[in-house]
Amino acid sequence: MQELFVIKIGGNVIDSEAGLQSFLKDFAAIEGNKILIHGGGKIATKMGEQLGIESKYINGRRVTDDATIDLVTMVYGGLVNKKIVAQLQSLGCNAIGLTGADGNIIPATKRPVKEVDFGWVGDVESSKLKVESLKLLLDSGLVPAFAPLTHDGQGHILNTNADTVASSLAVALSYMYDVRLIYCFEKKGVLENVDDDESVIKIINKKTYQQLLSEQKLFAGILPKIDNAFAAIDAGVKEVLVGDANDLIQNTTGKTSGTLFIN
Ligand SMILES: Nc1ncnc2c1ncn2[C@@H]1O[C@H](COP(=O)(O)OP(=O)(O)O)[C@@H](O)[C@H]1O
Ligand SMILES: CC(=O)N[C@@H](CCC(=O)OP(=O)(O)O)C(=O)O
Repeated sequence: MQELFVIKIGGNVIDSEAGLQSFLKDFAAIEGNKILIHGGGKIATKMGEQLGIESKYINGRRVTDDATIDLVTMVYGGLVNKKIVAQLQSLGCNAIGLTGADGNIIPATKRPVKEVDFGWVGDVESSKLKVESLKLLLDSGLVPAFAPLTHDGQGHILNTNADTVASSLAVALSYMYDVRLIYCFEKKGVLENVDDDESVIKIINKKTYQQLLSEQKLFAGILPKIDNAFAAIDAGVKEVLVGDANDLIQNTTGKTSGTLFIN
């Protein structure tokens, strides 16, 4: 099978113009099949403040009411996605910007209301992804760049965590490719001590994960990232790595510097 890189870039890096540009330069230089998934949570929160739309997160997921789904559709599907595509084009990378509604690639279900009503948040069912069209794009030399938006098949856009979009695409594509999933963010990897960039945990399995949880060394956004990473490795993705956006080149060329997931 051919190799495919599925690479996710997080909102903290996107928020910095220089950080994003440097990451995209490295991403553009990767040879072979590749797909980018971007977040943008921080930018949506800032734009929301300007428009008087308050951001509320529960368990790492944005509560997405009517005003918020319009906000994130504009910010993720418009501003962030199209800026990234234009920058990749300027770097000679023939990117094509997509949401999960385009080509019906990522159908999802509106999260059922239990204790919390998350509003227009979509849960992806990995078995329903339609990734054959991605192969056609990749075979013709295009580089898909996904915004973290999905759809419900009834005319509604849904807001889906970008880490989940990345792992869902990686899993669905692993039937056609040897997929290497890399989560890029602003830290060196999963850290033993979040304030010490030298404390990277080189390899993590479920046992060490449980231990880190019991020692309360993990909190906030790293938790859904780790859950998504395990979901991907359990479902047949060949390699899953969490690492620094600045280390993308070395993480794609074998000298990995981040945290590798094993099951
Ligand atoms: N042990 C840990 N190692 C690394 N990051 C951690 C850890 N515990 C908590 N975090 C937090 O998780 C955040 C990453 O999650 P998130 O903000 O969702 O990333 P992204 O930018 O990819 O969306 C880091 O910025 C950090 O504050
Ligand atoms: C449902 C949900 O929480 N969606 C996320 C999608 C963006 C995202 O995941 O961006 P980062 O990768 O930058 O965090 C949100 O709106 O924040």
